[in-house]
Amino acid sequence: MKFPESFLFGAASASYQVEGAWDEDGKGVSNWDVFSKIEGKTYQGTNGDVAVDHYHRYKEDIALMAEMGLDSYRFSISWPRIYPNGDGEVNPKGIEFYNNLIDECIKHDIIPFVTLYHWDLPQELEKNGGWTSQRTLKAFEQYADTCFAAFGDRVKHWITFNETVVFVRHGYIFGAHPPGLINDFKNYYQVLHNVFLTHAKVVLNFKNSGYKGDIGITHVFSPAFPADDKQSSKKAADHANMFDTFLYYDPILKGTYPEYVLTHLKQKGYDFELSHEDQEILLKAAPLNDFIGINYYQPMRVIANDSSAARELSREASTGGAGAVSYDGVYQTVKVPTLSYTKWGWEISPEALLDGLHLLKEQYGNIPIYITENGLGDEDPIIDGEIKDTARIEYIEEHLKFVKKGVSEGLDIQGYFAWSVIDLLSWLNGYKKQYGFIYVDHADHLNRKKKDSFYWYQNVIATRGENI
Ligand SMILES: C[C@@]1(C(=O)O)OC[C@H]2O[C@@H](O)[C@H](O)[C@@H](O)[C@H]2O1
Repeated sequence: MKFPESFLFGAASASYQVEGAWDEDGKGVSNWDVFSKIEGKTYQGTNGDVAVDHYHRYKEDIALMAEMGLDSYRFSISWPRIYPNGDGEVNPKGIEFYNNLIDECIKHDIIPFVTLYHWDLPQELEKNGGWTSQRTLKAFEQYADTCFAAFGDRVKHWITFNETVVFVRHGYIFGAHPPGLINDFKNYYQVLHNVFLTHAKVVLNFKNSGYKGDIGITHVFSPAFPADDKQSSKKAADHANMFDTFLYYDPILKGTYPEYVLTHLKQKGYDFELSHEDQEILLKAAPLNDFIGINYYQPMRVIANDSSAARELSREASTGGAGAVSYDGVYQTVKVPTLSYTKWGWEISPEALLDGLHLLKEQYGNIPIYITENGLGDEDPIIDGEIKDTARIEYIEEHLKFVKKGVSEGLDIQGYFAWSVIDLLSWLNGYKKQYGFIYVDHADHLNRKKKDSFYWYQNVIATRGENI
């Protein structure tokens, strides 16, 4: 069986991680331009000043994507390229760059799939309260509408926010992302609501303005399962699903927050302002989402955190490996000896993706889904000058098998975007953690080289996954 003709085989990137040109052509300073230069915040002090120079080499990169046969390229727009100060004057050179990038995709029959926010906030807004500030929320609505108006004639797929849980939890609880706050639980939950409310307003504007195309949001998807058959572990998994999945998906797809969460927050004094007007906006926007984007890397295997151990707060501890205490201290993830893991301690479990997708269907109905990220972070072996990333081929093949099974079981999965199209900067892991089909030689002028997985994915696309 082949994947449906309409199914999109894609691959993804993000502006700060690929573009470089951090201060060129009128681009404003982003929060990551500043944060990445704070001592100790990133691995070996790596940053996106140059990244892999996609800003200057996008034509070469898109030609390689076309050679691979990609149906679609998911990339993000750097907000400070469009609005150097977050709001105020538009930077025409920023509009020009993304017009050129989009036109290059169209020239090669590659569908542009655009993320508006993949974590690079204009520093002017970050230093004035970031996502806690009404100025930022209003500025994002303006920025989104500017992008719809400028690019909406060619871009028909829009993602508002990438992985809200990552930029908010790392920014306000772990201190591993800007603004680098630690255990600011009150603002953590308020900012979550601010982002979801802003998403809802942008969806309503998109639809009411008559822009063509579809719009959604991309969330992390890490379904939690009890690590053993103890009742306490089952309870811990239910709690994890409430605070790591339903807290994110409910306000988007139902327009309401899980009562279990609201009750907990009230007890803790972390309840956020949720006006009647806000509630109305969430409810109105919910049915207008055209899809949900899902970034799946691993499930969580959890037990109760009865040792009341505190979470280790460090960059390495924030890179997502199993075996950590949860941000709220209620549960902890465990590594199960019989399961397999990546070099960064991420469980490799394609079957849990499918199990989790059925969980979502039970909660939200058969919603249109794009797998907007899935991939293997690895240190790829180079043998006789060739990048032999066999492990990545196996990883993606196994996950595509379960995506295909899901499609055959009637799940409305409309596409799969591998993370990442090209080796790029990992926020906290520098360049050592590779995800791409295309290798970038940092020892040789960032020259590109096709990996084994490039040719493998090329064949998968050409045969519409018939042999998966
Ligand atoms: C933490 C990490 C990683 O570096 O492995 O997870 C996988 C992938 O998720 C994406 O949303 C991030 O933009 C990208 O940088 C990657 O980030």
